[in-house]
Amino acid sequence: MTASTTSSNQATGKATVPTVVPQPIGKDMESTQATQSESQSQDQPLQELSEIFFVENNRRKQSIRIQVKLCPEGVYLRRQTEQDDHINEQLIRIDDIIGSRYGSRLKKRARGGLSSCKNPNANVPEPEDEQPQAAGTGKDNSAFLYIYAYLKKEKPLRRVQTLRILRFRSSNDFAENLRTAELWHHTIRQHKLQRSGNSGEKQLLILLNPKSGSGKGRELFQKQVAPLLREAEAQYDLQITTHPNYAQEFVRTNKNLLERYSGIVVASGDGLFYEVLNGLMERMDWRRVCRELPLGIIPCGSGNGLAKSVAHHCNEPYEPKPILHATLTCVAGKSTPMDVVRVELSRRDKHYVMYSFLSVGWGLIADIDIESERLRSIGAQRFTLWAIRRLITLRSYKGKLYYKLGKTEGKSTEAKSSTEAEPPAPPKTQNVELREETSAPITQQQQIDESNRLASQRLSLPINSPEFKDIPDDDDDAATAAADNETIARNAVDDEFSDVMSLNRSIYRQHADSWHSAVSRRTAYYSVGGQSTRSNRSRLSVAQKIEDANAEFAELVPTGTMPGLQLPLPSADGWISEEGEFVMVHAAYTTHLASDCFFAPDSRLNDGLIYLVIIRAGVGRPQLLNFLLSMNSGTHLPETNNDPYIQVVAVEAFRIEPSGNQGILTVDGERVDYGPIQAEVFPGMIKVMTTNGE
Ligand SMILES: Nc1ncnc2c1ncn2[C@@H]1O[C@H](COP(=O)(O)OP(=O)(O)OP(=O)(O)O)[C@@H](O)[C@H]1O
Repeated sequence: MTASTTSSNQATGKATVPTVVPQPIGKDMESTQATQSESQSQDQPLQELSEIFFVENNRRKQSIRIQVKLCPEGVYLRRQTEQDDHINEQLIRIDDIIGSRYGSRLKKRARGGLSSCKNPNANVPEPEDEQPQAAGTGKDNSAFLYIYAYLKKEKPLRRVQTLRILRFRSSNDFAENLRTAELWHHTIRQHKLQRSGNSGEKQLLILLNPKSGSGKGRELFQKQVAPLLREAEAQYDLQITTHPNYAQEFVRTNKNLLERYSGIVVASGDGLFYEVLNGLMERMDWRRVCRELPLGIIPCGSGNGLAKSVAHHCNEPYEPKPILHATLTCVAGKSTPMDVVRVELSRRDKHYVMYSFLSVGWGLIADIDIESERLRSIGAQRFTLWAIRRLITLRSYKGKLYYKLGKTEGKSTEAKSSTEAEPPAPPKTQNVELREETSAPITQQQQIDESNRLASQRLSLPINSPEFKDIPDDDDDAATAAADNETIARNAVDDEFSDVMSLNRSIYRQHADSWHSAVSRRTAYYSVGGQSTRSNRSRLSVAQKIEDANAEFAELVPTGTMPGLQLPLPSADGWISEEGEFVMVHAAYTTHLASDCFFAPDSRLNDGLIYLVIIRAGVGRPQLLNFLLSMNSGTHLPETNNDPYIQVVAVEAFRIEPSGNQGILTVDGERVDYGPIQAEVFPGMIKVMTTNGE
């Protein structure tokens, strides 16, 4: 095996499969040097193994000696002959090794072919290449170690599938050879686990949506994902969703999530990831779950914005095999913190909260996304067709936009300049008004009054109205849930303080699809569980009570720092406002909105920033066409902040107040109720599986 052979095979993308054979122990002491005793217990930490192997060189009609060394960095293969001037060392990085297998020769011919080899110093006959042999039977007592690797190559960025086979036949006893192969296998596994900090005891939870994308989720999993999981020796629990909200309920109600699973992998589109995220946020132990349970995505959907953003983040290839590359990322055992955005919106005076990871859209792109659904049958072309249509009949929306600039330290100067400057004034001919928020900073008492007013409105609703029906965790919990609901109802009548709290912190979540009502389990827990708060109530001022309860509540529910949607935003707090007509306001917090839409190139997974792209009315159609056409290359945004029509600002929070009631709003590409909406970034709140993380 030479480096030149390796590279030529890599260039064609084919697996290179040399079989190298260790020299029998005792025949050449120098050639066999395990740096740790092979009889060493496998429970002890193993650091390095080293052996001399032989590979037949047909061209030269001789065997090449290769030293194979296994260490924490990976597997070094060093050719020991001096006659060849080719590069004579190769490192297969431990991060590129997905796993290994050991045993007798694989019955099935190994991918890429299994080349036979001759050990000049051994009297062991060669096995027949095409003749499968049972373990330890026949003439050959060799044990084999199959090392599966996907080498990362730049220019073009790709992963090259590589199989290295080590053949152990130092002893005439198969069991002895097998033990050696097992030791190598075990050591590789130890190094990988050590690298990822994973104990290897828990399994992955895989949630698969069989209906996502073109509806071939199950097939794609069997053909592309399962074989890799086998190579990686990954233990997993596969849950196939049977209906919308299945995944959300599964992760919300599973009591042993942290005990059983090392991570959750969503084999689906962005829609199912949304479900999982929101299900986790509904849990009482959301904080711990977010911290300890990394989430991964294998793109089987149609948009796949998150999968592409994760690949972009860790400089991993995506096309042409997105499923393979994402699976490799999910078994790499590393994770990176990722921002989550808390979105609050209202519908008929009620407020709802949802957690988003991709985008919030108002105007052009949201319209194209949702309205083109009727052309779904024609595939991705639907976006282009509908974009043309919408350019011809261009719409603009009146409303008010507020935003609070984010901290862009360490970001590119372009991003900085775009956030530090005030929005440029559009030309006078445009019907756009810019106005500073003039309302005085809101006092705490005002907040309380407003909350009380809304609370009393809300208390007039029947507490057991179906809109606020709680979902029990499972059958066992049904009785407890019923009892809880009764207590909630009682508390709602004689303890309006709890509801004042809830309103003030805007924790309502309810939606026809998947959001949960204000009287959800967590809210209920707060209402009935705040013993200490209630017992001190008579002696504390209302403001103090709210502050204390907020602190306690913040532990149970991820609350933001923004005032509730019903309250004004104080300009003194750094809020900038703009009132006028907009063609679009689209907020993104990952680089890609879909695998072919490089919408926020400066975005990072955990930069704590929302990229707000504002397009004001008056923008010319050619400029807009150019914007839409350049979105897939990420060159659609103006280079400076001087464009009066298209602007990008990096913010930490924003609010949109549309004037009318006709229009489309989307969150993570799904339509939500039209009306006021606000969002706030929670930096690095969850962890996503990556290849370059911790
Ligand atoms: N078994 C199922 N049958 C029908 N719908 C399901 C099922 N499982 C999940 N769903 C719903 O399907 C919706 C869309 O799924 P998903 O996001 O996986 O695919 P997609 O829409 O094709 O991809 P993308 O969101 O990337 O465009 C999810 O919101 C989920 O609620």
